[in-house]
Amino acid sequence: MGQPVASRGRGATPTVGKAMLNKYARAFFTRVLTPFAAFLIRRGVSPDTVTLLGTAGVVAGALVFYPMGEFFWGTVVITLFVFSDLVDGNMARQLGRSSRWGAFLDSTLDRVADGAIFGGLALWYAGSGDDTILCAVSIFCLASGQVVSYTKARGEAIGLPVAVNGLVERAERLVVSLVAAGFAGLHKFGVPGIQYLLPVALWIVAVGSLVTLVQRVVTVRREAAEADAATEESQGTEAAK
Ligand SMILES: CCCCCCCC/C=C\CCCCCCCC(=O)OC[C@H](COP(=O)(O)O[C@@H]1[C@H](O)[C@H](OP(=O)(O)O)[C@@H](O)[C@H](O)[C@H]1O)OC(=O)CCCCCCC/C=C\CCCCCCCC
Ligand SMILES: Nc1ccn([C@@H]2O[C@H](COP(=O)(O)O)[C@@H](O)[C@H]2O)c(=O)n1
Ligand SMILES: [Mg+2]
Ligand SMILES: [Mg+2]
Repeated sequence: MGQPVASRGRGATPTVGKAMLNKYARAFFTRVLTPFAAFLIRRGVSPDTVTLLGTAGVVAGALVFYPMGEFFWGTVVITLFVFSDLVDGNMARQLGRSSRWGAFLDSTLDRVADGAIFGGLALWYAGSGDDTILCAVSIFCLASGQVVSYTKARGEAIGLPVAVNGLVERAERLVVSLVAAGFAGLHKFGVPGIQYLLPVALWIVAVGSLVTLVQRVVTVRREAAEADAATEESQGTEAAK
């Protein structure tokens, strides 16, 4: 199998602005999760099943617990399932079965999971959380995260390397939001003051996503201009022959 379409271009041009977690944490979690991935393979579980069940668990955790303000239990459930996103690819690679379909399913269901997490938070602030501004910030996190991912997918689809990941990738969005939500949930267990972590995290993710969006759009604009200029030059050379 050649390089999956979803990651095409990553090897061609060195990627600048590689986000911290993808750079440092992925290797660590790959080592930690490889035995578990191997165990699932031995039990006959497929990578697609892990992708689907993992997403279902994240969606259930986010949409059942977060709208009720149960941030601790919601985060515990989401955390249990969100690592499936690292396990599925690990299984596919161990099996030598990394596929275009798998890449598509993985990325598409990432968007579903992210939508549920920030949607669940928005529902809380729109309801009993009663905070219009934080509801709007949650919706902004949801929408900007999806657009950030889209810039890379669309850029790669039109044949550009999109050689930038930017400040805040998906892993950063998730870690910042989930760690804050988990700790903020401890307020219900009597820990004072800690509930403010979640609003702070949402603002950080919102601003970080906006910066990342600008970084990616600027990169795609430059790469597109370079690619178009190269095409025009080669057409001019052809016409001159
Ligand atoms: C006392 C309070 C207790 C609270 C309960 C527990 C709290 C635990 C809190 C948080 C845990 C958060 C874990 C989040 C793990 C995220 C793992 C993950 O899914 O990473 C996915 C990411 C990307 O994978 P893909 O290549 O499959 O996805 C691509 C990506 O989506 C692209 O999007 P873009 O970036 O462009 O926006 C798409 O373009 C592309 O299509 C798509 O394919 O994987 C990585 O990046 C790898 C790195 C993973 C790093 C995980 C770090 C976890 C770090 C710490 C967790 C532990 C924190 C402990 C807190 C303790 C609190 C007590
Ligand atoms: N069901 C799946 C899921 C993933 N893949 C492959 O893994 C890549 C993603 O790796 P992660 O470590 O980020 O999960 C993806 O691009 C596919 O190549 C798969 O084949 N089947
Ligand atoms: Mg995955
Ligand atoms: Mg994924």
